[in-house]
Amino acid sequence: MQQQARFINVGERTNVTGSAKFKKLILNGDYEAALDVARQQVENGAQIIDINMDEAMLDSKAAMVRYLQLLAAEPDIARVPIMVDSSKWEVIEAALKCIQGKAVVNSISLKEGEAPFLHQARLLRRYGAAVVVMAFDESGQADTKARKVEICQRAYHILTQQIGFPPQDIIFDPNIFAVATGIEEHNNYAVDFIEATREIKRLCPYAKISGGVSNVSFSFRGNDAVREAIHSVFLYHAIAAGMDMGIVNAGQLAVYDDIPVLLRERVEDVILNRRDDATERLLEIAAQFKGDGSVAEKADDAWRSLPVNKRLEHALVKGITDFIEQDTEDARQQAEKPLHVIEGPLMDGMNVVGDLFGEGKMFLPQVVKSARVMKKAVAYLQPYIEQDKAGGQAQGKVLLATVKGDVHDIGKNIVGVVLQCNNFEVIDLGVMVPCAELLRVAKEQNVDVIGLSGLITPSLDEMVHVAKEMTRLGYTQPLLIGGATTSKAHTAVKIEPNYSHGVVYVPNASRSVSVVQALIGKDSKADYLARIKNEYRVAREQHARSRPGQTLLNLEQARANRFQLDLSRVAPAPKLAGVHLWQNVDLNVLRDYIDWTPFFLTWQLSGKYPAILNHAEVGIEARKLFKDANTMLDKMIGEGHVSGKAIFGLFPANSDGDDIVVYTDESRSTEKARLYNLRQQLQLRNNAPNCCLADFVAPVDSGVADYIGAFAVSTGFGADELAAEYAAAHDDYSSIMVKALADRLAEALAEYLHLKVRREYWGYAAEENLDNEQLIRELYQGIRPAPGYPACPEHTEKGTLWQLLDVEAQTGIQLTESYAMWPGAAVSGWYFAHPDSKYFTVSKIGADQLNEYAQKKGWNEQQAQSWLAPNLG
Ligand SMILES: C[S@@+](CC[C@H](N)C(=O)[O-])C[C@H]1O[C@@H](n2cnc3c(N)ncnc32)[C@H](O)[C@@H]1O
Repeated sequence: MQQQARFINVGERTNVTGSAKFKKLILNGDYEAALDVARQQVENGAQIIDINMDEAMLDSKAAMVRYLQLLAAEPDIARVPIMVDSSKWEVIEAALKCIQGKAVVNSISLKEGEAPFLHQARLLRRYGAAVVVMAFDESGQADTKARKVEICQRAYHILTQQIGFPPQDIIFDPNIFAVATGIEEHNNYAVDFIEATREIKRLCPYAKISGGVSNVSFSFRGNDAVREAIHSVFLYHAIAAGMDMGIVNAGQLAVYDDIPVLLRERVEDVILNRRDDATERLLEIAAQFKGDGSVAEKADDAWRSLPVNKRLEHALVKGITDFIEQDTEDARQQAEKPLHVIEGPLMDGMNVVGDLFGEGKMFLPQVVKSARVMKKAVAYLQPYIEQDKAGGQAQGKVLLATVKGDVHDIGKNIVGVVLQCNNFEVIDLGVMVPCAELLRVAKEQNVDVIGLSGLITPSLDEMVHVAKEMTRLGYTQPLLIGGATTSKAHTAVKIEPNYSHGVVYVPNASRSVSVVQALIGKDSKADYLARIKNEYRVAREQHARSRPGQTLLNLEQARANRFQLDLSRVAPAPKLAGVHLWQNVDLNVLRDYIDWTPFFLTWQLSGKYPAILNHAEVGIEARKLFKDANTMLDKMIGEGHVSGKAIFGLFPANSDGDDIVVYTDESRSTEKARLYNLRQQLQLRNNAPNCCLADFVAPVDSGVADYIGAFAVSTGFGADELAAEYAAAHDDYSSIMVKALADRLAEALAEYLHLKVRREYWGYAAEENLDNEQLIRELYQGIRPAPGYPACPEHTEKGTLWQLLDVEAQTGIQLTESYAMWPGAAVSGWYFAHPDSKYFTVSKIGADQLNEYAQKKGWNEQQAQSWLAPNLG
């Protein structure tokens, strides 16, 4: 199940031994361009980046440290874990000292015996790092299945039993070697790896398996089409055997099912060592596939002459609604009862969809389109079924809701669709659902599972509240947790201890199916919950172990180490100060400012736009999705379904300690508003400044006139209604599409407005001329931090922004009790113009700052604990 979805790509380009380009950049000291290599990998879908500086001409340790320090300042790259790759222990240790989040070390082994292995593992454990263990021992590198299994099992026992190394932090690399080399002994290397993987996973619970995938195709250097096919076929089988992650160029993987049949068969013969002449037979045809080995999709209506059941299956798999009512009617006439059409051909077709998705052969947008076909067919049959008075039998009932105070529902809606595709009955209560309401429905409807979703941090607290209420009122259904700010760690630490009947974090829609299946199966439920319980216990223990290098300064010390603003470079006075309102933004203008990459991510297609449109694996689907999106944008904008509003203001301001004072006018005698900010308190590497947003505004006692801006925009007006219309017409695909596009337009409006402010309204960058890619990379002067984000994580400050600009009365954009913006397609924030202003993460704060901040806000202890929960650890 979910093979591709679970597999973790480790980016391989930031490796001086593997990439000539990267090596050259590092040797030339061009670290900026070297950072771009990391960024591209992340954008292309790498979920971990492997960094290797082992090069004779380099001071590897200094290069590693410098690169990591620069990386840490790039939030878009620093969000993915780093794999420190070095054969030198001093490089690894130096790297671990600079990495803040969880690191993976690549690698240690038993090559020099047990004593150094244990010594290194102990140190790694102290850093909380995960480790790649090579299948290498005193007598050499393992090449057969038996040796691979023996070494890994031995290492596992040593690590887990002698020093209590967390098994989930052990990653085995059982060595991928080249096949088809012409040497007979190499023919079984891929099988050895695949079979060893299966066995190691069985013998070493929780451990993971990784490997350098490109090695396997080494003998086909120069023929990328064949190499890609080899990687794809190898991964297809290795992932099925349990391989969890791999060092692989994600942008260069063929889709297993798209590999021409002849090539696939011959590659499979080689990988699975199915015949003695496999290598020769692959060589025979390899030249034909040099260049582009892909197959084009042809429009084909031959399926219309298939029997009706097959037509329904085809329509479901391909997501075609054109003939669905006609075909459903044909099927109904042939069936004994209308319900049998659902239980028979339609469910059979959906099972095919479910299997293909599970095997990574279909992508999310296709599945949502299949669901649309299914829903239309079911809707057509409904009146006949009602006449018949017979209800269908779903696998189980799932209640979904976005919690009180939160309005975000794209992810939840996708989960709902995917579950329905798998024959679960879904009761979706929508957004802003109070706890009492959702528990009432859960009881009345006797649901099997309850799923909570939320995007903003206050929702996390609401989820804790729901868990406590379920305990107090004696509920027994398992509770699922999902949404952008939720995490396994938060679920394990904060929610699970409050409810004993199962709390499971669900990272994405694809995963929801297997989780719900496990929870509904009478035989699987207890085992599954016991396993999750254990996993979360381990996660809690890990969380509790304090991380080295995470010293908390007291507030006074942190303030003494504030960011020092260069007062000679404070931006000039705004050209057009005061408040401005755009009542009806031209949405066509915004189309050029859309950042499409997050749109594809919403649909679980990862890769950077525009490269994703030609991506070997997801390109075809990405192109279709992009076309559908543009058609929908034409409709949303052209037919006036959606409108955009923006309000913004530029005001005289100065900082006063950690506060920012906004003045009514240039005399700076009357306070119009006071913005409260949090300051970083963790001791940072190299004593880097402990930042607070106030540091980027000239202090009141400096005598320097400075300014701040505020803005709120939304393109959600009309969008929710249009999405609801589509949902009512059983078209979730279009409904989700509208919401995702409204979000994109809102971000584009924020980008466009910021540009106009820099160039015209404030005018400090009148000459700026950046293209959209440069805007997305934020290469301009100044920032627009948004309350709820890491530099200003406390959401209630949006209240001040709303008052300052009179946002609700002027635009209709409202704040919920959790300070989520309504409509959901909205963005708000502050403008800072100083060239040194930058995004940072406040992270953990101390009790001193908590108390002082609470006092300023007039909060009692419980309110302070609740609003600042994400920063209290
Ligand atoms: C979430 S992305 C949105 C832009 C992206 N191009 C898109 O279309 O989705 C970047 C925005 O998030 C906010 N942001 C990112 N990091 C932040 C931080 N550390 N503190 C405050 N706000 C931050 C800023 O408002 C920034 O402009």
